Amino acid sequence: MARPLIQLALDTLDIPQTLKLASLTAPYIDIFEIGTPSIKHNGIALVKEFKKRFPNKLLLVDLKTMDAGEYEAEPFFAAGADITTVLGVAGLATIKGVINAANKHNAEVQVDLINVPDKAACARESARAGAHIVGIHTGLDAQAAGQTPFADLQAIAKLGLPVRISVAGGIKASTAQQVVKTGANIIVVGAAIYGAASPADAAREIYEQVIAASV
Ligand SMILES: O=C(CO)[C@H](O)[C@H](O)COP(=O)(O)O
Repeated sequence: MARPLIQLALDTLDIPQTLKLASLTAPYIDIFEIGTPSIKHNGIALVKEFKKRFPNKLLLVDLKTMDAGEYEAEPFFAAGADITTVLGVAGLATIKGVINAANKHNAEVQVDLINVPDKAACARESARAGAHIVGIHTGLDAQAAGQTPFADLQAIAKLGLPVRISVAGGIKASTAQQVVKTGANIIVVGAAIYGAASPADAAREIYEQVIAASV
């Protein structure tokens, strides 16, 4: 089985801290994600900086686009983003706009199913529209209220859609194997790495769990 990719969500606002975290964890990470708070705070210049410093990594910009899909996403693809995110709740017109922008740059789109009431229907429509990835995502506020992404991951994985599945929402070393076995193709980890005493050790531990679950 192909190993799922590991994505580090960089939600820190401070640029030097963000770049340091990326350097420390790079051996274990496939996709660097410039998180939503960071891209709002730091802007497109950080996309260019990441592409310059980490040319061999995939770069996801977590725009969580809600409207004006093509117009908003296009400059981020032009700046080097390999993947941007659009909200499933934005609706198909916006999703299709981001897909148009991605296709022009040979890049990819992740439809984030956060707070989508009918996730299966949205995932199906997104796949039909040409989205590359659907994201099962329990956001930070929902996590604080005790929610997890595991049941949604299972339900979407069972559909067998022609899209890759990303999972985010409090994933850590102890749950990495479970999400791989359930069918996630991209494992997103934020706080369990950037909040760890040793982010490099935490990233390595998650990498080892993903490898162990992929054999
Ligand atoms: O997109 C996000 C919040 O909206 C986070 O980046 C995502 O949830 C991953 O972080 P964590 O592992 O801490 O949940």
